[in-house]
Amino acid sequence: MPVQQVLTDQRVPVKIWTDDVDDRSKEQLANIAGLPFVHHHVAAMPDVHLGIGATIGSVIATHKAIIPAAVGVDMERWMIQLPDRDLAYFPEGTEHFNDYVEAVHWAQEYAMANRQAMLDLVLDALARHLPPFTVTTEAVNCHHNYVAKEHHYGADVWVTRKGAIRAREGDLGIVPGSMGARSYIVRGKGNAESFCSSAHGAGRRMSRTAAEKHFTEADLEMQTAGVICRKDKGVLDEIPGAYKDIDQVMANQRDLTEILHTLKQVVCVKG
Ligand SMILES: Nc1nc2c(ncn2[C@@H]2O[C@H](COP(=O)(O)O)[C@@H](O)[C@H]2O)c(=O)[nH]1
Ligand SMILES: [Mn+2]
Repeated sequence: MPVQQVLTDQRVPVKIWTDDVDDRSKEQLANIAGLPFVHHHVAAMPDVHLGIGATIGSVIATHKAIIPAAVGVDMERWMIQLPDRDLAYFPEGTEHFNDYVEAVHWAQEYAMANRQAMLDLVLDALARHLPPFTVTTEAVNCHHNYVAKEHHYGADVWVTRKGAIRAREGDLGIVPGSMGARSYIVRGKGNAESFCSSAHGAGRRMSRTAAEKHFTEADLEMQTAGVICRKDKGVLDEIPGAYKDIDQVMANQRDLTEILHTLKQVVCVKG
């Protein structure tokens, strides 16, 4: 489905791929769209929900600046009044900008090495219990909180995907549902209006604290029936009912990704 709502009362528009977004998240998106260095528009994915400073499920392209969202540095230095101190940003060419970019890339490589190690362990475990199988070199690798230099709408810009994944034409991605719902392996369609992006999951409909108050262990038992997983109070904050409907999210982003595989988990491991 194409963009369902556009907020137009800021410097650049906010294009939203769902009609299911609360007022506080809209306010947060509008704050971002008002910043002087935001490029063209802000894209909000179908799993959009409130975050710290920047909204989860948002894609923000910026000229010569990056918003690390939770850095909270002292912006008076730049004589800029921010609508939210968690929108503090590093202007390109300043002391810590390059350090920040280098650190982000280091963290991404570290995360990649971790995923590779986990994948190797899982494959070893599967090989011990399943009939012989072959492993191909194809693996899905997708970060959902990161910044990268990309070209969009005629400019080289920094693109921050906060709870969003890259979905250029042909990019493979994973869009997980919850402990109880389905998950999807997708292929990007390279939709320019989304800055070639996609939702990173179902997205929360309620905060962790609200979920803990709202649901009981009996609800968890019921909502994860058929899945081997923890059913205790310690994982109530991730109960399926705390998330949006993943199938609706997938329907809302038909123009962003193509579904290659639909997965229904049988085991869910949470630390
Ligand atoms: N398949 C599963 N998906 C899950 C589970 N818990 C959460 N989720 C989904 O992932 C996204 C991203 O999670 P986040 O912790 O990075 O926000 C979230 O929006 C859910 O849709 C799970 O146990 N299994
Ligand atoms: Mn995460």
